[in-house]
Amino acid sequence: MKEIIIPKNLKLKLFLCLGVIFSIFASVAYLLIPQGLEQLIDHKVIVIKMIVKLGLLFVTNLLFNFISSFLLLTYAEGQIRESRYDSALKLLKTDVSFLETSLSGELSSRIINDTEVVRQFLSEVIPSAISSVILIFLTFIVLLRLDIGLSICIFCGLLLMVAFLTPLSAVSRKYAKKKQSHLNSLSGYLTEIFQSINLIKLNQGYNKIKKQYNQKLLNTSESSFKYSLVDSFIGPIVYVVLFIVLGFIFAYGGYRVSEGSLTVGTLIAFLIYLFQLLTPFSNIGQFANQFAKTKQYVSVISSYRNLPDEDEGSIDVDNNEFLSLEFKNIGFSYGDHDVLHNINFKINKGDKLAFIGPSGSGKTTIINLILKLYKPIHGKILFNEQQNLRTISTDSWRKKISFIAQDFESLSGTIYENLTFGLDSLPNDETIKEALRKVNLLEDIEKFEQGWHTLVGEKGSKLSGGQKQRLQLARGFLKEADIFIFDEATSNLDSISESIVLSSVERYLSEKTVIFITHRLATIKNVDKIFFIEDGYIAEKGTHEYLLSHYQKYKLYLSKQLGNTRL
Ligand SMILES: Nc1ncnc2c1ncn2[C@@H]1O[C@H](COP(=O)(O)OP(=O)(O)OP(=O)(O)O)[C@@H](O)[C@H]1O
Repeated sequence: MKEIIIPKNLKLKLFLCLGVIFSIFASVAYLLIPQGLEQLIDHKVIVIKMIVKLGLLFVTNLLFNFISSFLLLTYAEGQIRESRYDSALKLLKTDVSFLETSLSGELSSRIINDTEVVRQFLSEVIPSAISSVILIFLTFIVLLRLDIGLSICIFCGLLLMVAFLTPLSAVSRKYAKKKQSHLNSLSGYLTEIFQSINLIKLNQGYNKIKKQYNQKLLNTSESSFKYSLVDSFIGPIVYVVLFIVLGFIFAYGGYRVSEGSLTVGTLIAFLIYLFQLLTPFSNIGQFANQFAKTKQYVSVISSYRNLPDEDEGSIDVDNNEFLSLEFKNIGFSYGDHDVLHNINFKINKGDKLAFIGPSGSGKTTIINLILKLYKPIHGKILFNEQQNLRTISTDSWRKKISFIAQDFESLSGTIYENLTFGLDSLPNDETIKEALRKVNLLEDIEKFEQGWHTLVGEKGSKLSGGQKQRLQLARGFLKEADIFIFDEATSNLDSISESIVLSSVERYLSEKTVIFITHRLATIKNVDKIFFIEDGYIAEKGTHEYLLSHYQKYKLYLSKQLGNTRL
């Protein structure tokens, strides 16, 4: 909580301090007004002089309040901006294993919506709580000086109010927590639905989604309703207690005035002070409520901000040519699910190889380890025979790799933006054309009215499957990667598209290292070495011909995959 209240930034610290100071000044000016009124009513001062003085107090109070609000709003906005910035960037930098357990919509909702609650807490609740404490403290001093008996009346009344409101606030906090958690879950759910719209349409999922969505809406409105219901009791309770206190003051104060031990001016001043105390007390009640609520949000946002970076390595390999990568006794598990066991192989510069094997055998996991998306649990991966991949800067390592996936991960920008995404310097038009030509994509793109400035749509929806793979490959050419990894990238292509990709690989990537995960015969036949993965082990390795003649399971696997196609 401290890190969100106290800014790291010196300028914001200054805004916070000045904001609080001006809020105190405003409170003092506000406090002096009833006293002036008392003197005016009881004719203790010259009327005109006092009216001017009261006018000045009003203006000062307004002005200081305005300055204080301006400063505190600037501070709160700054804090929230930093918090949103840090948490989103931390999520981008942290291990993918953390992100896998959260819905992306829920994460964005926490960063955007939860921080709104924190912003309100910083810009409104904290300042008003501070000035309220000061106001209550100073008011009681003034009241005690005016009349002890009436002060005790007010004090008892306020204690009564606190006694009623405290348990109510606890219940209200509980529902506020539930409400926000349901809202976040709803937001995450909706994002997921909109991202999977085709899946839902094509699998007749509408009715199921309708039911689930309705249930989530019901949960959200139930907690929201309970929260508002509890909150709606607070106002009437305040008024009932207020009327009780007022009754006492009128009765007791009236008696004292008739007795002559109290002036009318003092009684009126007391009443005004009583009304003035209402807002500060309600502010403090709100503070207790909001503090618990905000603390919960802050703890989530802070947990994002304090996530460890995925990058453990610091050695920069930007200028080191890729020569080899070696898996030595690698073992890996997701949680307690063992996936890879004792994996050993070496990839040299220029190798063309493929990992094949049954679904779930661990092929993608091997690639994930190469990409440093996960770290091995046993063994080590050596870069150029010497450096442990763990010690190498992840950014500089990934610059050497072009990953071409079956599911095209694109930004919703233009073809150009997708082609050049992540490049250190922007290539000129001729270089882009050359890259597109190498993958037979230039003609296709020139057919679009806006050429490569055409928007690709969400997840590249304006491009065909083959065009998406070729676009990714062209991005790899522009990146001048050393290693090209195709994860089932050719699997869904028709044989013409597949042969375009394969001939690009053959023509332009002869010097590069190319790794495929595939079950396509044409691709397999193109590589120098195949690793057959089964149950997390390398069951056998060799060329296609070798495996066909020496490893029965390989032949069987391909026959199942390819049906009647001749091997
Ligand atoms: N992020 C993850 N968390 C937990 N388990 C996972 C995760 N990713 C994969 N697995 C599990 O690890 C095992 C190996 O998965 P992997 O994706 O490496 O297999 P694969 O051989 O690439 O399969 P496919 O050919 O179907 O893509 C599977 O049992 C899978 O359920």
